[in-house]
Amino acid sequence: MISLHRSCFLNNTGISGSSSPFSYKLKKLPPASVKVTALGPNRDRNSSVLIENNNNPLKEIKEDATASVADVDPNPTVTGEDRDLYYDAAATDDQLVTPWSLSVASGYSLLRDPHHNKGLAFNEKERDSYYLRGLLPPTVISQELQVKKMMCSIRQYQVPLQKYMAMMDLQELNERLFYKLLIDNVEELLPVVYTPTVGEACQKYGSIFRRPQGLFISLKEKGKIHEVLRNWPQRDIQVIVVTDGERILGLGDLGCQGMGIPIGKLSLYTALGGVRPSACLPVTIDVGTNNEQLLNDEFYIGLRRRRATGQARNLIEYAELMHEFMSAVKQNYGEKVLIQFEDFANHNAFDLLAKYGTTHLVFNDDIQGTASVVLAGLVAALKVVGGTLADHRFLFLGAGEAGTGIAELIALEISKQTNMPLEEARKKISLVDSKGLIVKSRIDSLQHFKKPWAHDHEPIKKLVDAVNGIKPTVLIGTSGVGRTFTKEVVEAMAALNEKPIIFSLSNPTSQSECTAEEAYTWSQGRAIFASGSPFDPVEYKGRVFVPGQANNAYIFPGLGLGLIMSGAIRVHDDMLLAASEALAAQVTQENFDKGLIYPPFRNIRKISAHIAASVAAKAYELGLATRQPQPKDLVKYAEHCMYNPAYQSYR
Ligand SMILES: NC(=O)C1=CN([C@@H]2O[C@H](COP(=O)(O)OP(=O)(O)OC[C@H]3O[C@@H](n4cnc5c(N)ncnc54)[C@H](OP(=O)(O)O)[C@@H]3O)[C@@H](O)[C@H]2O)C=CC1
Ligand SMILES: CC(=O)C(=O)O
Ligand SMILES: [Mg+2]
Repeated sequence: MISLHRSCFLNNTGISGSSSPFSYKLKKLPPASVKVTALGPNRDRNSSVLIENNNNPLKEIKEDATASVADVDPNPTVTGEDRDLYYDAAATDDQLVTPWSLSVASGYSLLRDPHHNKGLAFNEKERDSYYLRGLLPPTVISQELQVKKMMCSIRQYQVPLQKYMAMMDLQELNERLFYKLLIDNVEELLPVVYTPTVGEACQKYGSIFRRPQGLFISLKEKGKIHEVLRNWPQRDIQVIVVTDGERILGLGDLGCQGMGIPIGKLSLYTALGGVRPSACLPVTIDVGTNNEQLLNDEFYIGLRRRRATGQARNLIEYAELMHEFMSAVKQNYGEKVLIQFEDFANHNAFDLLAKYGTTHLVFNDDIQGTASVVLAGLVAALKVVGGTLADHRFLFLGAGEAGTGIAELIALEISKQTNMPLEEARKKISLVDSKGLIVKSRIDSLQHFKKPWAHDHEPIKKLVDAVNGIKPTVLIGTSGVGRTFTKEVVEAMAALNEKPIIFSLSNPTSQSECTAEEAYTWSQGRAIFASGSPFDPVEYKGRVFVPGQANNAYIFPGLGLGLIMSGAIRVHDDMLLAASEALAAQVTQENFDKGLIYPPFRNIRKISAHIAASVAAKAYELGLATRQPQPKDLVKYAEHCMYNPAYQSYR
C-alpha cells in the first residue's frame, strides 16, 4: 500500500538551504520519489505509479487505480498543471475525467511547479537528478540574469495591464523569480502589481482571467467552508487577506473580481514584509454583486445575483457565511492566523472588526492600516511645519472607513501626548461626507462611526466653505472621488497656511482628490503632499518635488510580520501607533529635502523589519505575545525571519 504525505522542506524562516523540490515522499516505501496518477477518463483505467529506486531510472508499476487513489493523502497538494498528459487528451466530452493527479517525480512537472521551478537556472547536476535533461535548452543562467531578462520583457509592454498579466503569469510559473523581481525593482513594479494597475485588473478580471488564484468562497459553499479550506494545498497558513469585493479601492462593487486585491496585498506581504508565500492565503467571499455592468457581463466570474446585504434575511445569510468562514479559519489554522479584512464596504467593515476583534487575530487594513500610515506621515511632516499634533486642525473629505479610521488614531495619539480626553482631542478634527460637514444637527441620521465627529458647528455643504470656515492646517482626501480638491480648495489651503499639508489618499490614480502637479502648482510649491497612488516627481519653478505615497502598503507587511514573529493573538491600537512611530523614524533629512514625508519604497524591507520589531515589542509589552522567550534584538530577528527569494539548491 502506498501512502503519501507532504514533506516540509521550507523552514519557517524561509532561509535557503539544500532541499528536495519534490513535495511528496513515501511514508511506507523506501524510494525517494513517486508519481501517482489519478483515474483517467475510463473508470477501469489503471493509474500508474512510478517508483524510483536508488540505482535505477524510473520504473513504471501498474497498480489498481482505486487502491492507489484511496491511499494517497486525502488533502494533497494540487497544482493546476500537475496532470497526466495523455488520458485527458483521449477523453471525449461525455466521458468523466478526474481533473487532478499527483505527478511529482518528473522533470516536466517540476518545470510547472511554481514553488520549485527555476527555469534555465537549473544547474547541470539538478538537470541530471530531476529528469530535466532535454526539457530545457542547454544554457544555464543565473537568477540575476533571469531578473534582467524579465525586466527587459516587462518594460517592452506599453499597457500597464499587460505588465500586470506578465507578472501574474510569472507568479504562476516561477514564484521565487517573481518575488526576486518584485523585491529588486519594487518602485517600478509596485504600481503594476498594486495600485493603480490592480484596480484596472479587478475591473477586467473576468476578461483577463486565465487560471484561478486564491480561494473563492461563495454562497454556494455555505455549510462546506471547512472542506473548501482543506482544498487549499498549503496547511501552515499565517496570513489571510479577505475581501467581499464590495468597495474595491475607489472603484466600488466589483464582486468576485475583487480577488485581485487579496492577491496583490499578499504579494506585498511577501515582497515587502518577508512573509513566506506558502503561508499566505488570498480569499474572496462572493455573496453576489450589485454592479449591473458585471451582472450583464458574459465574462463575469462571480455569482450572478444581487448582494446578500441590505434586507434582513439577506443580512443573516451574509453574517452566517462570514461567521462560518471565521470559525473554519480558526479551526483549520489556529488562534494565531492573521486575518486582514480588505475593501469591505463600510456598512460591514466596522461591524466585522468589532465582532471578531475580540475573538480572532484580525485587523482592517482600510480603517487601521491606513490610519497608521497617515499618522506616520503627519508625525514626519511636523518636522517640516513645526508644532505638535495637538497644534494642528484636520479636515477630511470622506467620512468612511479610511477617514474616520485615520481621524480616530490621530485623536488617540493627541490624547496620549497631551493627556487630553479623547472627546476633546476629536474636536480638532472635522469631516465632510457626501452631504456636507458632519455636525451635531445631523446626528440622528448619521451612521454610528460618524457620530463621534458630529461637532457643534453650522451646516456647510461645500468643501471650500468648510476649508474657509474651519481653517485646517491639514486636508485629507478619503472620498474615493477624483478631482474633488479643486484649484479653489487648494488655493484656500495655501492662503491659510505657509506649508499646507494635503493628502489625496483615494485610489486608484483616477480617484485621487488631486494630482501631485495640481497640489504643487496651485499652492505655488508650498504644499506638503502625499497620495495613495504614486505620482511622478513634479518640476515647479526649477525645483523638483517628489510626492510621497501615503499607502497602507508601508504598514501592513511589517505589522503582519511583527504579529507573526511574536505569536501575537490580538491586534491592539498601540501596535498601530508603534508602527506609525517606526515608519516616521525612517524618514531621513535627505528625504525631507526632496519634499518627502515617507521613506522611499526601495528600502521597504528594512523599514518593514523596523515596523515588525516595534509591533512585536508592543505585543510583548502588552502581554499579547505567545512566542517565548522574546528575542533580544527584534530588528535582527525580523530580518532573519524574512523570506529570501534566492533559489534553493536541490540535492
Ligand atoms: N491610501 C490608502 O492607503 C488608502 C486609500 N483608501 C481610499 O480611500 C477611499 C475611500 O475609502 P473608504 O473610506 O474605505 O470608503 P467609504 O465608502 O467607507 O467612505 C467614503 C466616504 O467618502 C464620502 N464621499 C463620497 N463621495 C463624496 C463626495 N463627492 N464628497 C464628499 N464626500 C464624499 C462618503 O460619504 P457618505 O458617507 O455620505 O456616503 C463616505 O463618507 C477609496 O478611494 C480608497 O481607495 C482607502 C484605504 C487606504
Ligand atoms: C490602499 C487600499 O487599501 C485601498 O485603497 O483600499
Ligand atoms: Mg483597501
